[in-house]
Amino acid sequence: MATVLQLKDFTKSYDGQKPAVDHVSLEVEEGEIFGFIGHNGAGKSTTIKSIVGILSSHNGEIYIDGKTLWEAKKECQKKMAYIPDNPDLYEYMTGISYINFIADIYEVPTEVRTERIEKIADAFEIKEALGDLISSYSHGMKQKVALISAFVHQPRLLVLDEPFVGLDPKASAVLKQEMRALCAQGSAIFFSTHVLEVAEKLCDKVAMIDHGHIVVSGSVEELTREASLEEVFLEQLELAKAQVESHA
Ligand SMILES: Nc1ncnc2c1ncn2[C@@H]1O[C@H](COP(=O)(O)OP(=O)(O)OP(=O)(O)O)[C@@H](O)[C@H]1O
Repeated sequence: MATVLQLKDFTKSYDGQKPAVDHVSLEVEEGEIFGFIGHNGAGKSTTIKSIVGILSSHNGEIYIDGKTLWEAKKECQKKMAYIPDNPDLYEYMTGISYINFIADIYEVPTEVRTERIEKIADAFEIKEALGDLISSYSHGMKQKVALISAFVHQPRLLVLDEPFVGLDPKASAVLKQEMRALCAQGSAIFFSTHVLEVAEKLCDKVAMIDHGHIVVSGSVEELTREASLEEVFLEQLELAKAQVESHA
């Protein structure tokens, strides 16, 4: 299986001194859903923003399909879709015009996009509201429109920051279904979350980041052979804390 996303010793510091993310290495392969887990301030958004090219300077390497953002930024970004935790959409557009705008950028043929939009919008129960201005939408509706605009071009790599926050249970279920369907076609998904139950049920692989360091990573199947993901992570956090204290 081909590796879609690879981080090799990825290190990012905002002040040029203390790293917010420190020597993180991980791989996401075709067909995989990868959960990036961590508390507030652990380094999830910093990693995600670097992967999608919003934060540009870092040490180590980020590869998308074997190419770094340095060597092929446009090519890499064309393969990705990124939905931030608080999507900031063009408020003066209607939902459908925004989705079509993204579909135009990614050159999705009209018949293909019409079918995809219909299907996902129907599942998200937002079809009737797509003609309204985005400025009139609730937070959850904006999130749904952002998600539809990402799924409409079937990205090779979908990157999501806390995608389940703010979605109701029905919409969360639809999102999980769409994520699985996208990966079944050979794409890969990298998403951050602090909800361990979601990660345990949805992900093929996970990594937990704490104070910028990966404290545990691997396949969910292997990690949860003897304990729940929550128990595994709590134990690793305690170990990491004890290590820090012993060095203090
Ligand atoms: N723009 C910035 N300038 C300086 N420091 C920052 C900046 N953004 C984040 N940090 C710091 O980097 C560290 C990692 O933050 P990051 O936002 O990546 O964490 P996170 O895991 O995404 O947290 P959350 O779940 O709260 O979004 C934190 O110590 C944070 O204070």
